Amino acid sequence: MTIGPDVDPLSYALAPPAGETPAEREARIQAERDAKKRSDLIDQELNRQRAADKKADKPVKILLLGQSESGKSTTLKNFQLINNQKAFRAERPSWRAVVHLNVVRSIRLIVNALAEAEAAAASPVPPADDDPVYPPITPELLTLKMRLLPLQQVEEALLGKLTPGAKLSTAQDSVNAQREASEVYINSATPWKGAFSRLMNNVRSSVDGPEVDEPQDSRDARQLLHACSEDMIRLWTHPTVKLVLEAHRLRLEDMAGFFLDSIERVTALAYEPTDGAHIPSAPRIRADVWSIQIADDILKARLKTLGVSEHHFNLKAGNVVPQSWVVYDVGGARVPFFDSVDALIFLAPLSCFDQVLAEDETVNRLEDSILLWKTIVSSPLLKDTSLILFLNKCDILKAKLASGQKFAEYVVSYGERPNDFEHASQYMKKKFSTSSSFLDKYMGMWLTCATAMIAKQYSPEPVSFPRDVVVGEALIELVFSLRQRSFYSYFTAVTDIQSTKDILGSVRDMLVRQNLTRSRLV
Ligand SMILES: Nc1nc2c(ncn2[C@@H]2O[C@H](COP(=O)(O)OP(=O)(O)OP(=O)(O)O)[C@@H](O)[C@H]2O)c(=O)[nH]1
Ligand SMILES: [Mg+2]
Repeated sequence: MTIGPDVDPLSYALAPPAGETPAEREARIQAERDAKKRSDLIDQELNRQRAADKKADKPVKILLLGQSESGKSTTLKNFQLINNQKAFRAERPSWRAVVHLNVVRSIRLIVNALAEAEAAAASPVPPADDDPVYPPITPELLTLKMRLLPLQQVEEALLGKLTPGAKLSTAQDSVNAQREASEVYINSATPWKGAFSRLMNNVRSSVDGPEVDEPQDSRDARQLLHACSEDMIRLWTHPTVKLVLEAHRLRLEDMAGFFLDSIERVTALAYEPTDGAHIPSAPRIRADVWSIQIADDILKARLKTLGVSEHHFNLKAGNVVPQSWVVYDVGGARVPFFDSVDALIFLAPLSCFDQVLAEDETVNRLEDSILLWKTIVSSPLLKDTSLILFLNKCDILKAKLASGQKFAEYVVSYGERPNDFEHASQYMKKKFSTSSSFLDKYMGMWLTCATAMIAKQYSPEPVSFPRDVVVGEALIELVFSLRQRSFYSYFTAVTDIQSTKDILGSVRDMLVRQNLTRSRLV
């Protein structure tokens, strides 16, 4: 048969065969039904796959939270070091400037302490009982102090180059306030690293040959720092300075960004900050053996973060296709509003058990960290977010306890337990873990509500409940949803590249697994 112009070819092709018997018709319709079913199943599978792919394309979002100086930016540097080593290396010159600023800041704190000692000696008013008792300041020290005054120019020149967003306040009050005020802030939104890389690349060329491009002020600053190197070492190692700092209760070696024990190395004209390149990748004997010494300059350098910065990585775990990750570094103890974050890494610095907050000297820093953790854990906004707790600065905690500092003196509930790292760290882990359990906190209320709900469900008569039981029902729902999220905790020293690499590796694997499971559930 031929198809004429007035016949639709599709209808023609689909038309039942001529002379079809009822039995053949039945069989044909059944076959068509089966084919349709198969086709629908394939469509469904394709749609599911598309949705899963769409979900898998979404970046994994990680939020870094914790008190100021808890190690958030240092954790981020580890992410960068592991996942984008080239970019990390390229930023080395910028970090050199930060190391220099850290050195100058420590020297400034010593000079300020000496000035206070001088003022106290010259004051006609007799000292009060709780005033620091300073040793006499020798003329030699006064000369040293004068010779180091030009360092202020170094600070100004480096900060000026850093970014207009950088800030340095010289307000003076208590030791804590001075400490806080002398910090260098950087607004995370400003591209400071680029500015310094350009500057410092020029500097590097000047070390090897005649320098053409480096601005005069920054060259002067760098050479001035180098020229002051010996005086800085003499000041820092002077026995009277040690006594003044003790009287002032200022332990510079415990402060962030401490480089005074390496002045000669870091002020050398050809100085390049170390960045982990020399650390062997061989497995460590024990994961919990940290060493303060191997911490690299870039990880030790301190630059306070202002605002929130966002960093993108392409991570690969096992045979899984590389996935995009976003890590948010939030400056200070702020808990910003974040939608759909996959995981939160909370940093709790255990070593700060003997410190108070700079902004409120009546609050212990460790106590404050627990409070912040509780707020985060009970936030409904983060109820689907996996919680990862880094009990950080374990290296410092270990060193402090080994030097005889008494943990129980500050954490009274610690009682008579042995004053060693093992017991103190486990005790704190338990404290944080129980605070993470919303269920524990509301156990009593939960039981009452559960009983009431069972009664309501099974009672033959309508049961009326007080208002708080309705709240309780919502609470139970929340408790159950909170319990479904994962919680992991680690003892960390994020300045130690090797152990942090291992930990971030397991965090990554866990999140990749979690993401895959979730996408299959779509
Ligand atoms: N020894 C040691 N030092 C650490 C550790 N973690 C962080 N630090 C140091 O502590 C200082 C503060 O760390 P940051 O990462 O800047 O802290 P942050 O949480 O980003 O602080 P803000 O930006 O103020 O919110 C830096 O100088 C780090 O080198 C650690 O585990 N051990
Ligand atoms: Mg930071």
